[in-house]
Amino acid sequence: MDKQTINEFGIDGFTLMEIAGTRAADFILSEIPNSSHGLFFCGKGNNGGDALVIARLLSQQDYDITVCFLSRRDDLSADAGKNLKLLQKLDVEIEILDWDDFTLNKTEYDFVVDGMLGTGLNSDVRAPYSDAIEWLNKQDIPTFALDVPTGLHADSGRILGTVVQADFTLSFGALKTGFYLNEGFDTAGEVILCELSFPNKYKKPTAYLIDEPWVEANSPSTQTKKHKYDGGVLYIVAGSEGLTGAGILAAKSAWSAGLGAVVLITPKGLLEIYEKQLIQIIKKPVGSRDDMYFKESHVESVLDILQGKPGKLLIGPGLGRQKETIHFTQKILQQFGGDAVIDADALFALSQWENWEKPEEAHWILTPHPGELKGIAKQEVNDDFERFQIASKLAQQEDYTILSKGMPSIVATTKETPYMTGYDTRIFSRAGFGDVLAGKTGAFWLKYEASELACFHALLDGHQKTMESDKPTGQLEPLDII
Ligand SMILES: NC(=O)C1=CN([C@@H]2O[C@H](COP(=O)(O)OP(=O)(O)OC[C@H]3O[C@@H](n4cnc5c(N)ncnc54)[C@H](O)[C@@H]3O)[C@@H](O)[C@H]2O)[C@@H](O)CC1
Ligand SMILES: Nc1ncnc2c1ncn2[C@@H]1O[C@H](COP(=O)(O)OP(=O)(O)O)[C@@H](O)[C@H]1O
Ligand SMILES: [K+]
Repeated sequence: MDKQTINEFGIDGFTLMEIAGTRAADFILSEIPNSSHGLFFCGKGNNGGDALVIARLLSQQDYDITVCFLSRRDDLSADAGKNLKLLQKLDVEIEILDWDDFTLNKTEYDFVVDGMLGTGLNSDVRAPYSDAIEWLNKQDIPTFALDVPTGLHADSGRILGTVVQADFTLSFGALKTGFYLNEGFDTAGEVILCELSFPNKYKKPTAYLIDEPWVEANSPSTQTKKHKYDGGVLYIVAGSEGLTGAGILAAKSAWSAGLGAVVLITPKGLLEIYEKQLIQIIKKPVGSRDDMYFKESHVESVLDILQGKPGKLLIGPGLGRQKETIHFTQKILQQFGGDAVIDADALFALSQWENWEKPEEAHWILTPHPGELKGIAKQEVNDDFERFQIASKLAQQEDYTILSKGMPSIVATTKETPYMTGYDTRIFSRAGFGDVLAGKTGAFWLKYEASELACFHALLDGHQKTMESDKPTGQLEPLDII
């Protein structure tokens, strides 16, 4: 975007730097009172240039300014060099130091601006930048990182050697995927977008954040039903002895999303448990009273039930990993040509199946956690950036939707640009939350029709309920967000 705006469109880099610095200065002015003393760490590239613009603007508003260079001052990028000259032309006193002098200087500062390295970072942070980061992270004063915290890789969220722990990251022109992947979430602090004048035609996002107002605005309105079956039925194939909780949570969760009819298909041996726990849910038993898990002999009866009313299938929560259940699941997935949410043990069954293929007419939403993604992708998933890339590639290649659970949770579709959550999802990483999410995904798929909208609504539903809850996050239970 930078390059195209500068070279093709014709707004030069110096102008963009002035805009970036002005927007960032406005934000800092709103956070830090006048007469405060700010320390500006500057690298030799354009990130340092941004910091010099801010130093100049704040110096005109009654702030004390100290600028500290981490590299030789005669080696700055062209635009940073120009901004150093402007700073020196002012009629206020600005302290300008190099790192070696700085270490001898014991002044106290009220805030720090990190203009050391931005998107130009391409290897582990070297000294003296790394020394400055170590010093900075020990200071208990507000830290404003420009564009990205120095040391954080803007795309992957990986830390290259060491990283600035920022209170605020003032991101220029666009948010970076690295703020939400891997260590990014815990290092960037509060992220503020400072818009630059990039024309929209140059914007080619690598991801979208799952944004509540956008999702609401882009969801069709859902009409009230005349009959319980009008909205379609969610058939749930779940549960086995010892794992009936998963079936219960998924069914309750789907029901509470407002569906007219949820049908839980179960091995007959478990029926009694569900009768006691699930009052509103229709139960359809298959097999005999001794059956505590699904077997190949249940395939025909289950397919018959699925042919009953128009609807969608959720398969997987708590099925268990018995050989017979795996074969049962594989057969169902092979023969059921409708829409299916595939979760938990059904994903395991898929991963145990050489060269499986989705029936062409079927639409699938897969909801793997990182371990399950590795199983279905048949490759290592070493971190969240790889997870992001693998989920995107797989969804496009195989023509299905993937809700890749984790921090962040990622929704990848056959479209080029995937979506991701921008909030802390770690509170959901306790047993049961996945079952709730799967139930909601199935229910919202019936309600909103588009698979990605189903995933967004399911994720946001849980997020909203945790935000509204009075319970401390550590004590939240799956039932609280049903
Ligand atoms: N070009 C543009 O349109 C704009 C760029 N902006 C700023 O420019 C930044 C990118 O500027 P640059 O491309 O000059 O890059 P940076 O300022 O991020 O840093 C590049 C310099 O750092 C050195 N470096 C790279 N890795 C290092 C490491 N591991 N240890 C020590 N030094 C290392 C490089 O040798 C290079 O000289 C953005 O992040 C943003 O802050 C803004 O001014 C807005 C406009
Ligand atoms: N509302 C939500 N927003 C984002 N991610 C969520 C949400 N609900 C659940 N998750 C994801 O689902 C994961 C739980 O699923 P999983 O590990 O399969 O657990 P389970 O044992 O319940 O099957 C969480 O760690 C989180 O990544
Ligand atoms: K920075």
